[in-house]
Amino acid sequence: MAEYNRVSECVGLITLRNPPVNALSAAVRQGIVDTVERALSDPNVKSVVICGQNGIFCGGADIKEFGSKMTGPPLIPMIHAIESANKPVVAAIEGSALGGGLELALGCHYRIAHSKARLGLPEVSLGLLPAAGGSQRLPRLIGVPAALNLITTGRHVTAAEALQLGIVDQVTDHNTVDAAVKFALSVAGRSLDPRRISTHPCPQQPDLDALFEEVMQKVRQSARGAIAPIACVQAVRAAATLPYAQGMERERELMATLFTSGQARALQYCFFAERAVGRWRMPSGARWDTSKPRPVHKAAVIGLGTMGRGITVALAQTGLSVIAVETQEKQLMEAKQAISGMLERGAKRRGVAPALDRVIYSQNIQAVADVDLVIEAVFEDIALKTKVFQQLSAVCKPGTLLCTNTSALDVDQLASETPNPELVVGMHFFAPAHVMKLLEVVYGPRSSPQAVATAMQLGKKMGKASVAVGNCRGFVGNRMLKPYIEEAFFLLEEGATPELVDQALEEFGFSMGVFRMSDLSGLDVGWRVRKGDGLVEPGTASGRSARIRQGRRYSPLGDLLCEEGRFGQKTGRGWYQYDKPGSRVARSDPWLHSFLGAYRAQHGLVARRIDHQEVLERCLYALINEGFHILDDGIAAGPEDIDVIYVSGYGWPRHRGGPMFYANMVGLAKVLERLEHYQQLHPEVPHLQPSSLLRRLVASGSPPIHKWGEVIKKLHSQL
Ligand SMILES: CCCCCC/C=C/CC(=O)SCCNC(=O)CCNC(=O)[C@H](O)C(C)(C)COP(=O)(O)OP(=O)(O)OC[C@H]1O[C@@H](n2cnc3c(N)ncnc32)[C@H](O)[C@@H]1OP(=O)(O)O
Repeated sequence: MAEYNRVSECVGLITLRNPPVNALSAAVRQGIVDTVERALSDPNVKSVVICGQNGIFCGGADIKEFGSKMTGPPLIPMIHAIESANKPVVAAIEGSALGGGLELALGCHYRIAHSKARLGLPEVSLGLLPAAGGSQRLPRLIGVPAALNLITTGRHVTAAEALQLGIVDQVTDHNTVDAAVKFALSVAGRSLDPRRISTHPCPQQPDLDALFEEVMQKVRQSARGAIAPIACVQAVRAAATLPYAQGMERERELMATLFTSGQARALQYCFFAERAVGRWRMPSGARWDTSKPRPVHKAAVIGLGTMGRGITVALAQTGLSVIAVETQEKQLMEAKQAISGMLERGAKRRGVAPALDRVIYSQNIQAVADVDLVIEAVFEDIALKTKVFQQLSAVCKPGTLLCTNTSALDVDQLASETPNPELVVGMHFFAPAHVMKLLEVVYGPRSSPQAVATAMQLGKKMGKASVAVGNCRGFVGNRMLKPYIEEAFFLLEEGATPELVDQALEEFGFSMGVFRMSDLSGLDVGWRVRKGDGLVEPGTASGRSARIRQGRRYSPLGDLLCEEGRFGQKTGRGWYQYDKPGSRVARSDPWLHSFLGAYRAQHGLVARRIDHQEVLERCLYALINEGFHILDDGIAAGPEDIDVIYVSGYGWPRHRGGPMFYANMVGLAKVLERLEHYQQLHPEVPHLQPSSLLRRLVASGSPPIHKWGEVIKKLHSQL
């Protein structure tokens, strides 16, 4: 797990070997302890180089070990032994030096990095802090403000930035190990005292208290209830104010609290869930590892509204040539201007040249004849989309993948309108498509595994969290959103305000409560869908019967607001009021409160006091319950798929792991009991009826989330 060689006669070369990222497992740590001892006791060795195999230094502690009892030598004394060594130790950093990997490098006396290497202390994103001395050494090396930035955000820096900050001593474009060996030879015999970072004082910083206060305030605001970023600030404060040994003790105390927290478990679950969704599988048995994607070099986007523009930008930024088609000249010109602006701004942010010439604009669908993949993003109208798909089938070269960006229509119906339904999949992007991380890849019963593999691979290339899901109304994300929104409407009828509901959800950790989110995305979107479903009835009918539609409880509140022209931010009025149309700062609206009062009076509803707990239970458990239905129906392959969708596309707080993980943490029996409780109170609300999968899981003793698959499989085999 750590190999030892003597090179250039007097340099001990230690190579970490633990594919794929040389994580510091118990065996690797033991290997480091043994090989360092060997190098230090060999009189022929004058200096030591530590590197990692396969072009990666070290991805940090082995996260898989966190769930079980720690064995093997601990990291802190191991790093301390390196720092105390009487021979220079040089870290040769290729690929990544992250977390414990960078902490190991900070224990070395010198660091040489390849120009393409990336370094960072991302522990905060796993609900932890750099507790192998990283929170104490980094501020001593690069100063408090820079260390705070790196440790509280967990961001990775390039080798160039690491050099500028003083994290590394040299950057090379050539063989890093060779450069490190040469360097190690050149420093052999020099005094190592100035190179032992733990012995340095923290660089002086004027008005330390004010700095920490300001940073703590910012961090609390952006943490949305996450505890690790706050502990990170406290640990760096210890580095700035205490001697090293006491700082280390504080680091240990803070880490002990984080390490066993539910948040750390949730964040580590997210890390593995994001990787697990790449190993997709379909009910047909097709899988990621047996389905070969087709190469995609040239793509087309049909329809250049908001979604089409974002998708065009995302594709061009990935390096693809894109044909962007819009039939109306005026719209095409406007889209060209908007897309160019987005590309220019994106390029400026990333410090690269804008990919303007990768996009060709056309009014003619014939222009897409030779592309490998098309993404249709025209208006959500089945007749229009069907026409586009028929045109595409006639125009495109054989084998072109036809994707629809629909968020609501039936992908399988569209596929059936084409001669090659196996080439059709949904690619459901989220607005703005060049920014939002989530992509649902929607397969129908006839989509070929190759089509799914191609869309998934393209999504990955675009940097998206791509999740393969089955075809159903709303797919996964929007299907689960429906009961969540409906419960929020019902709560308003029963006495809550948009402010109360949003506050409860935002304190839970959502980036935006349901009503602020609805104002942002536009109330007319849902109105149009409800109209299409025949749910919207104009008029002033009152009483309970007016709120039962299609046999179930219905709240017309959203429809009534739309009838008033209150579409949200874009009209300056919605569930809140705004200074002007397009403004983003939501203010409480007395009109809305009187409207709710009048509505309740008209319908004979008596407002009651609703607390945050009821808001959370009704909105979140209704959403989670739909998640169980989705698993039961085989629309999502596993709970990780649902959780990645909610964390990366719907503002679900990452430190709560996603809705299904959250249900697992709360306890499935408790979720079931609360759903049964609310269902008894609201028998006319089907989405509060607990799913049979939830009941089965509870009956099976509420197995941990990674074992749900066994119960789901049993259920399917009995159907
Ligand atoms: C009470 C005191 C206890 C003290 C404990 C000491 C604590 C130390 C703190 C830490 O070091 S925490 C870990 C910090 N490190 C990270 O957060 C890095 C995580 N990894 C990455 O960011 C990326 O994997 C990468 C290293 C940049 C490589 O990215 P790439 O896209 O090339 O590959 P991936 O698909 O992400 O990963 C490949 C494969 O490797 C698994 N993996 C990655 N990192 C780790 C790790 N640190 N431990 C265990 N496994 C890791 C990953 O899950 C993938 O596995 P798969 O099975 O192929 O999906």
